[in-house]
Amino acid sequence: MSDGIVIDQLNVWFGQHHDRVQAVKDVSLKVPAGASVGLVGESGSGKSTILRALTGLVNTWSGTLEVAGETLGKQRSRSFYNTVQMVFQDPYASLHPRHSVDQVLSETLSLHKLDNIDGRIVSLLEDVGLGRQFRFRYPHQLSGGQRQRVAIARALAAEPSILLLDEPTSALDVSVQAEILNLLSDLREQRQLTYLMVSHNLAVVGHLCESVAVMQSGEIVEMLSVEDLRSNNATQPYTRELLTSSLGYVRSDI
Ligand SMILES: Nc1ncnc2c1ncn2[C@@H]1O[C@H](COP(=O)(O)OP(=O)(O)OP(=O)(O)O)[C@@H](O)[C@H]1O
Repeated sequence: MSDGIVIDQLNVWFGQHHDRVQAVKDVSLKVPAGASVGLVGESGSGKSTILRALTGLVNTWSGTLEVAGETLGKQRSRSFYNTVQMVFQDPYASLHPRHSVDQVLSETLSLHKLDNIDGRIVSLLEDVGLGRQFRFRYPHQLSGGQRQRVAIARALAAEPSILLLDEPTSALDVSVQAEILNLLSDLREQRQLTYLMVSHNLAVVGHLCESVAVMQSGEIVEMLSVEDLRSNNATQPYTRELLTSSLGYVRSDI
């Protein structure tokens, strides 16, 4: 298994001079290989920006980023995407409307120079609980949950060891959210994946993660285990506020 994610003294900013926004401030965080860590906090607290710096979508940052033992610069190599893949919030926006499931997966597999494309497509569809009958469908013929399963299959196509999950269930109907969380949980176990997941929802984090970094105004204000979260053992007032606002969601039975 690879080495997970190490973030040390990460600062990320947007704009210059008077317009400069300091989105992430001195953030240090470790996600050991095989672990699943959640990033929670109010809107605008810098959660997605951390994922974007890791994937190379933002390059105005300083500090140290390490993924699977490799120190990252400002550009990402092709091999980086064999190790790290991202699943986005909105499966409607992340799939091309005129590309069939077959095209989406075969393009990704070809890009990563993988062999046995036919066999891999069938097994990816089975792995995400869709089955081969979905292979030639188009996004408009799929439900939101089915689209997110295709997006997850596409992320897994390159056989990454790390998935960065940006609110992977928040655009879905409540009834479907648990199915996708269970799928992500099973896949993690089967493939020994490492997860770093952004969420507003403490219940979602409680379902999929072992620990949580709480962010406020670009900083990590508290690290908690999910047990501490459930037992209401947060020490920082801000975390307590978050817990109170999602009271009833952080239950031990989720
Ligand atoms: N491309 C950008 N240009 C300028 N400012 C940006 C840009 N992207 C993000 N920001 C700012 O950086 C800060 C952190 O944003 P970020 O999207 O990381 O927060 P977040 O915690 O993920 O919020 P949300 O939960 O709403 O997605 C915010 O103040 C946001 O307005």
